[in-house]
Amino acid sequence: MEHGVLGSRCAAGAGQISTTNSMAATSCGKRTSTSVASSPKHDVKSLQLAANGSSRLANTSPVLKKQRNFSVRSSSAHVVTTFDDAKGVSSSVVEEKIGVLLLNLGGPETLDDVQPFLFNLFADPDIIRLPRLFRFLQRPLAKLISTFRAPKSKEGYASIGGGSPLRKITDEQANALKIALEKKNLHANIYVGMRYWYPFTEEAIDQIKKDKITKLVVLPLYPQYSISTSGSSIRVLRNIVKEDSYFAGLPISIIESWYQRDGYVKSMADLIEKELSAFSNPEEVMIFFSAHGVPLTYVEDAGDPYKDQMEDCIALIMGELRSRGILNSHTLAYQSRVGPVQWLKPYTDEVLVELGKKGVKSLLAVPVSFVSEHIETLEEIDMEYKELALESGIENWGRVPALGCTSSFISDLADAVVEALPTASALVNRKPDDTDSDLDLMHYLTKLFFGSMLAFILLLSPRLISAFRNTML
Ligand SMILES: C=CC1=C(C)c2cc3[nH]c(cc4nc(cc5[nH]c(cc1n2)c(C)c5CCC(=O)O)C(CCC(=O)O)=C4C)c(C)c3C=C
Ligand SMILES: [Fe+2]
Repeated sequence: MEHGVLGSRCAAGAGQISTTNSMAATSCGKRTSTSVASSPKHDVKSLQLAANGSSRLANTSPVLKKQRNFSVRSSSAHVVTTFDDAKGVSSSVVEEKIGVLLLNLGGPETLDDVQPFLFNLFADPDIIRLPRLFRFLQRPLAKLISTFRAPKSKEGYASIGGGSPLRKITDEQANALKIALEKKNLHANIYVGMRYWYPFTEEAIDQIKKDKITKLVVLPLYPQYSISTSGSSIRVLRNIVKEDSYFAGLPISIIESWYQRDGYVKSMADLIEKELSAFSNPEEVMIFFSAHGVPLTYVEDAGDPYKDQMEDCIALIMGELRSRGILNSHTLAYQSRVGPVQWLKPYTDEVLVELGKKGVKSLLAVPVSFVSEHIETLEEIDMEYKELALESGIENWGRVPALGCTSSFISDLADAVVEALPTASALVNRKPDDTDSDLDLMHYLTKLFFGSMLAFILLLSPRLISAFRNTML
């Protein structure tokens, strides 16, 4: 059950998004739509019918009359009609332009991009969390580690066609989301902001400002929150917002995690159910959830909710499957660890070997921390882990594709955006999440010690030194 680099899940509506730096969607203002600022789950359609001008408002339902503010959109100009008990109805013309910023990791598009992409990744203080005193080592360390890792990473990217499919898939998801939102009568510009490669989050932010967006929903394309993924992208966003008066005043709503949404859970269950049916004895198949790992210290010291959210997510998906009468056994393991530190356990490769030893014969791998195909599904799971599983005695192997542009999933993301709009508010006055890595003194000193050891080992490695020299030449 192999999957191509770009499954057909992302073919919807190509060409609908005009991309400046591959991210800005055109504003479609032909139809009349409404947005309501005060109800979390508003029925856009019913309001649209009622809100074609203030003269008709007198005849609308009591529910609508109670609504304090709503805007009526015609082209890009909006008449915001405000009800005031004392003074009656007053109107003013304002621009309302909704933006949705999709945050993702980004990936190298060519083999030459691999080392600089890895440099950006390891230069992120949310990926290599050095104590404040040691932050001056961040970039030299990133240079060393990226240079050291690049050959192995390049092999991986070469084996999936010479680059990451992430940008293409994310653009397709953006396109599909735009269409799904339009079906719900919400016209929005969709922007893609990648953390470590093009189009960078900073480029998307520039475009949002140029387009004079008046309300922004931020949607990281990671179902579960981790300091290392959504957290890192949101930190970049917050830093920009702090420095820029336009963003400081922009109402923003951030959807930090969405694995618990019904639409996501059901879409995952649909995919699993479908792939199970491809086995000759579906009921004997073990469902093997494989999530991207994070270093253990993220969870134990820095309070990353990733592990809890992942376990909760698996319980929800399994609950949905059970409610459909699918009673297969399941397990969760963590993949893609990098470097010498401990990561979340159990490790995918070790569990595969154990399951083989225990006599498990059929296994369905489910990538669960990401919604696009990428190197860790296409190379790590489909090639490395499949080979290991077959060598370990597992005879029947299957893999659930990533959600991509599955319509029920995209439609649910669109619902999440619509539901998030009323909570948009200026970010600057909100208390930022505490993601500082400095804990108590003991932790600090331990980190200092291990940080120095790591730097010392890396600097003394002859292979690294020569690799480093070569790239500097
Ligand atoms: C939920 C998803 C992810 C988490 C959590 C995450 C944490 C994390 N990752 C690294 C190191 C690397 N990640 C790499 C690629 C990569 N990571 C994710 C997702 C999560 N990472 C994705 C989707 C991708 C693939 C992008 C693509 O190009 O297709 C890489 C590069 C590839 C490689 O060399 O293996 C590295 C390195 C760390 C250290 C970390 C947590 C601290
Ligand atoms: Fe990663």
